[in-house]
Amino acid sequence: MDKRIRQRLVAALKTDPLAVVLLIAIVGIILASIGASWLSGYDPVKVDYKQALLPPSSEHWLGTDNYGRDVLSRLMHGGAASLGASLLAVSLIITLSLVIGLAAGYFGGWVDMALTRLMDVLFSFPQLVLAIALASLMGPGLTSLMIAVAAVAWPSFARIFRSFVLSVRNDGFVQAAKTSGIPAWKIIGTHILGSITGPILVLITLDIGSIILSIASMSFLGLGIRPPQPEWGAMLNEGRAYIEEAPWLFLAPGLMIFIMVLGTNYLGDTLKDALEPRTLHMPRLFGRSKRRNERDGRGEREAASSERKEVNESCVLSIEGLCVTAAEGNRRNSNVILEQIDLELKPGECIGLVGESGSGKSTLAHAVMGLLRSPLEQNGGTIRLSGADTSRWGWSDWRQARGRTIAYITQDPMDSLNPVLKIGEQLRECLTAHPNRGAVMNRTEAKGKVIDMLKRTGLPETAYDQYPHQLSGGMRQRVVIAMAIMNEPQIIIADEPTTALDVSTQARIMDLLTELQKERKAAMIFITHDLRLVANIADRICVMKDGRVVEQGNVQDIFTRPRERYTQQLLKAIPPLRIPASIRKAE
Ligand SMILES: Nc1ncnc2c1ncn2[C@@H]1O[C@H](COP(=O)(O)OP(=O)(O)OP(=O)(O)O)[C@@H](O)[C@H]1O
Repeated sequence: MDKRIRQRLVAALKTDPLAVVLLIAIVGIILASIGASWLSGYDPVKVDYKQALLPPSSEHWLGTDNYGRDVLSRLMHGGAASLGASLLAVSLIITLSLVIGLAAGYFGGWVDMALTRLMDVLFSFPQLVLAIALASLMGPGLTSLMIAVAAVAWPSFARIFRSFVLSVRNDGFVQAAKTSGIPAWKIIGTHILGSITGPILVLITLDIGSIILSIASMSFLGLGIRPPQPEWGAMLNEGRAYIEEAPWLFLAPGLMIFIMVLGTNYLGDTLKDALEPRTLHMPRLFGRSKRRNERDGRGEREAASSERKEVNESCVLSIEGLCVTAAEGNRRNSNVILEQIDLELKPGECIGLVGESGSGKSTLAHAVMGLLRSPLEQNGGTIRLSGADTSRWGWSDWRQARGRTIAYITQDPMDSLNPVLKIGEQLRECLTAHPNRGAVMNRTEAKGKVIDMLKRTGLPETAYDQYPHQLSGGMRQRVVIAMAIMNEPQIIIADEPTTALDVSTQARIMDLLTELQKERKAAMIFITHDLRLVANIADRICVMKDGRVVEQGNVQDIFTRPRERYTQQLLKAIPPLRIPASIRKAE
């Protein structure tokens, strides 16, 4: 298991005593079931009528049943049968559903259609009734019980696995593996399975409880293990007749089933949170304890808004001494990603942020957007947006600022566009996300504004009703630009917005960006590797290397009198437009 996930799990367990209690209880029950033969001290099937229906005592901790058999011993041996059968049934279900779900999701076409139709047919029967019918056909016994439960439970798992595969099968890494000629079974087994292991694990943990319950229910109905062998569901059924004079017969197996089902569900939830921590969706409030943030978030938001008016009105963005680290294991052992960054951006100004790959340009953009995610965290310095210190901001402050105060244009437009929503809907959503500008509009007005914006960004009106995949790369990037400027933000961060485009589209997009930026007087941080591009668009240039700003100044100074050796090297690396001699001769 990944070290960070393990750490999150341990951290979650430390703050959740119920999870610890349930974990201990489950481990205890499993160990007692495995070691039943050595630990129980009584034969679970040996009849002794003289000892019948004895209440719990020091000799028989959980009393005896109507045949004089020790209930604790039967419970432990029954646990081995119940849990063993559940585990085997789960293994069978997972294997079957993985094979079918992966095949349907990966191959698509008729394979997908045939398999999903089969699942639909099985879904059309009530699961328990179908399992009972199958188990009755096969005759009583744990094996037939397991097969029956697995036979009806696999479609719901297969359907989920299929959707996991669909969500990654067109991702770049899968396409890259395909184009490298890697066989399908290997792509499925390593690339696809590897990327969905986490959700599969969570699903198994969450559902093992319902499988235990199904096995117990069917045993309760007499379809499971043959008497006198013990099993929790069967014991529950046997105890039913003595519910008044010997309630322990009923309570003991009932409690075991309850603990196992509750425990696996609860721990499944804990695992889910460790794999997909909620903090992923929350901005990190730097330098403050979570409790304190919750306690006085509101007051500070008010203070922040009043402060917004006081601090450095001339800059829409000011960064002072920003440090970002990537924590590895513990806080002492962390990588410095950004170190002592100072940067100021005035209204309407455009800064070109350049530097080699890995110098920290995108990390700086993410920090400014409040989008740093674990393991990256801000470890010092301040970021002020329109004068307000963002380290004090809560979730709703960020939500209001993003899109309205500051907008982000990504390198790959498909990262920003939802493939299943039409362009018009996505643009309208941006508009209505900020109530005082959009929500008061009715649908027709909003549509009119979106269409205006489409035209403004050089897109045809028809794009309103199209999906992202129906547009070209350049058109999609225009949509992303339209989304970014929809609410007239004060700052636009464009992170290599033209890298994926051909030269002529690149030029058109650059013209559009410059025009819109000037027209709306928005400030811009333009991130790129292309120094020629910044020469045309930027007022100032900021050169980054190894997480530090090594030089910044106005475009003319940087291009004509670069101070730092690194900047000089960058400028020397700009390839001149040389026409090869052979072509010149031909002319
Ligand atoms: N989630 C992360 N965990 C650990 N290190 C990270 C993480 N994200 C980025 N880094 C590290 O931070 C450094 C800066 O990365 P960043 O993506 O900001 O560079 P960049 O200048 O934008 O590069 P490029 O121009 O190639 O996009 C790199 O060394 C990278 O390995």
